[in-house]
Amino acid sequence: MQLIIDRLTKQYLNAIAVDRVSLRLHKGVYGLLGANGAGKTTLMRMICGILKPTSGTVTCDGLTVSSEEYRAQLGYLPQDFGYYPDFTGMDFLLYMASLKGLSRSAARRKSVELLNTVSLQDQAKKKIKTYSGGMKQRLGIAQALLNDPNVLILDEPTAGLDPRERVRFRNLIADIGKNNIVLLSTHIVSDLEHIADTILMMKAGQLIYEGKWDGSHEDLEAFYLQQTKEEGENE
Ligand SMILES: Nc1ncnc2c1ncn2[C@@H]1O[C@H](COP(=O)(O)OP(=O)(O)OP(=O)(O)O)[C@@H](O)[C@H]1O
Repeated sequence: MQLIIDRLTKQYLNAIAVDRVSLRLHKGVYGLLGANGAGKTTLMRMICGILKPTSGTVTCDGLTVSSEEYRAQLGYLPQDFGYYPDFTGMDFLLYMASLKGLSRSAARRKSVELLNTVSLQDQAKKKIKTYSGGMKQRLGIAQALLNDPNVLILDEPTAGLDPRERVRFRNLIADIGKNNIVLLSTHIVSDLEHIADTILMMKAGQLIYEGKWDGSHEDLEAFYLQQTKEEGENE
């Protein structure tokens, strides 16, 4: 499996949000780091086919981002996910499953399975408006997994998770990353330590670093600061 991003660019009237980003992603967990406004969300939305690039292409095993087949193998957790406060967690997953085209029986089976995966089984019948930030985030991750995606895109998935949830999240992502492509963004460097095996860094729309990260040789925070400094002025 290979996701190829080729000179992907998004130009707005007054700003270039993503500037000729090229990447080849294989199975594994990729952590996308960058300050607010670096272009992470714009890049992810183009990878998901929600936002049309100004130029450049995204393909997965030859499938273009606009094809049904590509969408069918994609899971996405947007940054500001619109939950329905009066839905229960279970109803929400069943609803999202129906939007993704799962049959009723498959939707029920998968929703129960995923509520367990994200440890929300005991809150499945409670309304989302009673959920904590971390619980909502876990529900968002569950909905992204409904169609067993080969490509999972998570925009700031660790926001709102407490330390215990963070460990659970890390284990879940590591597991999914064994056989799939997982790309997750954050502006909090420490959120990526022990999660991502490859680190990507963006600054002002450009990809300024791509490399394996085993966590052993250096402090990621210090490395990130050094990279962003070397590539331009301080933030
Ligand atoms: N619709 C838009 N019109 C004009 N400029 C935009 C638009 N969307 C994003 N931008 C600009 O593009 C740049 C990249 O934004 P983007 O949201 O992708 O950054 P980000 O790294 O995801 O930041 P954050 O962590 O705050 O979400 C920013 O300068 C932003 O102001």
